[in-house]
Amino acid sequence: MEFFNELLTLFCTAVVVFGGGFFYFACLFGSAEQKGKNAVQLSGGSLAKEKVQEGYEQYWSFFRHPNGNEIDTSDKVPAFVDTFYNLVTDIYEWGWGQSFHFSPRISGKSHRDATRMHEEMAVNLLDLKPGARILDAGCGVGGPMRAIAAHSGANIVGITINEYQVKRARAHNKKAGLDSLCEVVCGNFLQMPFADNSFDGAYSIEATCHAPKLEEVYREIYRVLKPGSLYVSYEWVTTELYDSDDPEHVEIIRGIERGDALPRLRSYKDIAEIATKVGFEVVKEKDLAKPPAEPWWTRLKMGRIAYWRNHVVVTVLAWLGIAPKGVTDVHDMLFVTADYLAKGGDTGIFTPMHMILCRKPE
Ligand SMILES: C=C(CC[C@@H](C)[C@H]1CC[C@H]2C3=CC[C@H]4[C@H](C)[C@@H](O)CC[C@]4(C)[C@H]3CC[C@]12C)C(C)C
Ligand SMILES: C[S@@+](CC[C@H](N)C(=O)[O-])C[C@H]1O[C@@H](n2cnc3c(N)ncnc32)[C@H](O)[C@@H]1O
Repeated sequence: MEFFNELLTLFCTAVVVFGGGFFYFACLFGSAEQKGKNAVQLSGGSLAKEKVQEGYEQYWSFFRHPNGNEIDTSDKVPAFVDTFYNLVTDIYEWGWGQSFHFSPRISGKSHRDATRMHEEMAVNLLDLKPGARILDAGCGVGGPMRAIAAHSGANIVGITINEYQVKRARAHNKKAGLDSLCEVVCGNFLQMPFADNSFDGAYSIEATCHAPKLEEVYREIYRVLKPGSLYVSYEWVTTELYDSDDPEHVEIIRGIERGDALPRLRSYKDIAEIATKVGFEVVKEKDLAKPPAEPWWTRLKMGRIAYWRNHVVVTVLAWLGIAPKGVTDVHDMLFVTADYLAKGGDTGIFTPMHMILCRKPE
């Protein structure tokens, strides 16, 4: 009898400890105020709960091409990117924050501060005046937009292909009290619903890598900019260390493309050439990941234990029917992608922050 009582006490303690721990990680861990989401709120973006698994399979079907990663026609890319962001937006917000990009680590600063400084650097290059009208091409849920509007007092108009991100960005803008400075439009940055010569400046942060042809998005940005104004972009590219004859390099780059909805990663050499081709003057070009900058991929590597914990949380929530079924597959895909990205950083063959600053001539 005594043994039975002890067993029962042990069982109840285990339930309380594990259940309480799980509740903490699923519902409370990480301030939702800062990050935007808790695990129990994970959804499939604009996809209905029961369509998430199908959306995930559809995402992979884009890669089923005889040449591996190549998507057969570039007009399929915006739909493929939209599906991807329906699947990942909540997981990104939950596990990373409201800014969907990397930044070099800064000793003594939090990830949040380093992110903000990386965003402010872009806008300092544009030399913005309060009241200027600025385009954010590929704005995500608006983390950079809010930081830049608060820092400069400029009016930011963001565009994203994903309807769910528009909803999230508008809600965050309102909550931050920045909705009078920040506007969000759902649309394709390859064909923007904006008049010619209507912006005083533009930026894109880790977004134009999704364009099947970079000249198409650069040409559109060039069209909407006023003559004399500046455009800055942080591009995802392969570096001078990438060797296309090295199977390990190729595997890393293909892994990054597969897990990040990229039609094909470009070489750093292509960026200035394409900007010039559409009419821009190249003012400055620099890989912001190069030393003395500290590694941008440290957070990904250090986060591994947290990603295992997230994997358990997501699996249990999907099993309980709280999170949509396909969310576990999406999370597993991101888990693998994090490794490829870290390898891209370690080998130095890839950078997500090849910065180019261009001017539309007077
Ligand atoms: C610019 C793009 C996105 C860059 C990054 C914001 C994201 C790239 C890989 C993402 C992640 C990988 C691992 C996830 C982890 C398994 C999960 O538990 C929590 C979220 C991750 C850390 C997630 C967060 C965002 C990324 C770092 C691309 C798409 C052009
Ligand atoms: C990695 S996120 C970066 C978001 C934001 N710049 C940030 O740093 O938080 C890429 C963004 O580009 C957008 N995007 C990709 N292709 C697009 C297209 N064809 N038209 C409009 N937006 C697009 C995605 O919807 C997403 O918002």
